[in-house]
Amino acid sequence: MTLKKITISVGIIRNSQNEIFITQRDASSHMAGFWEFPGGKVEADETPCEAVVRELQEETGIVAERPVLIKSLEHIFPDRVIILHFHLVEKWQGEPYGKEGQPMRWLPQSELKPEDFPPANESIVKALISGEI
Ligand SMILES: Nc1nc2c([nH]c(=O)n2[C@@H]2O[C@H](COP(=O)(O)OP(=O)(O)OP(=O)(O)O)[C@@H](O)[C@H]2O)c(=O)[nH]1
Ligand SMILES: [Mg+2]
Repeated sequence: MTLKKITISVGIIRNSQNEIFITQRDASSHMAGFWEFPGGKVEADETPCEAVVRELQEETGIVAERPVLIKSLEHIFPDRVIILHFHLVEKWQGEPYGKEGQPMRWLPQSELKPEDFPPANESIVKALISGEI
């Protein structure tokens, strides 16, 4: 069986107090109830950077300025393979909110918990907690 392969681009929105903006996945979605970095699927005609700018506008209302690609990884779920591109976003216009009605919060990066996120996020969340990023 060939697993479905999806490319995803997400934004780690960090403010000047080292807080990270996270949102909660909808009850009906893949990885329901987990917290995530806002983002989504890269369309065929987009670069990962263009995709994260579009997704952040759709999901959080901000216009991200110069997202920086900090890590890309592949994760195999039982039903799909995803390629995740993580971008650090430290400059933007507007104020992020749960534009699609999703629960949201700002959390100091040292207080993030790997178990609150999908398993593919473990290494990046640990790097944020330790201050490596
Ligand atoms: N947005 C986001 N998705 C993540 C993260 N970690 C992770 O494993 N994923 C997975 O990556 C995929 C992202 O899909 P998505 O539902 O956000 O895609 P999307 O915004 O384009 O949604 P749509 O196609 O339903 O409109 C899901 O399978 C999700 O479980 C993360 O930190 N943020
Ligand atoms: Mg999404």
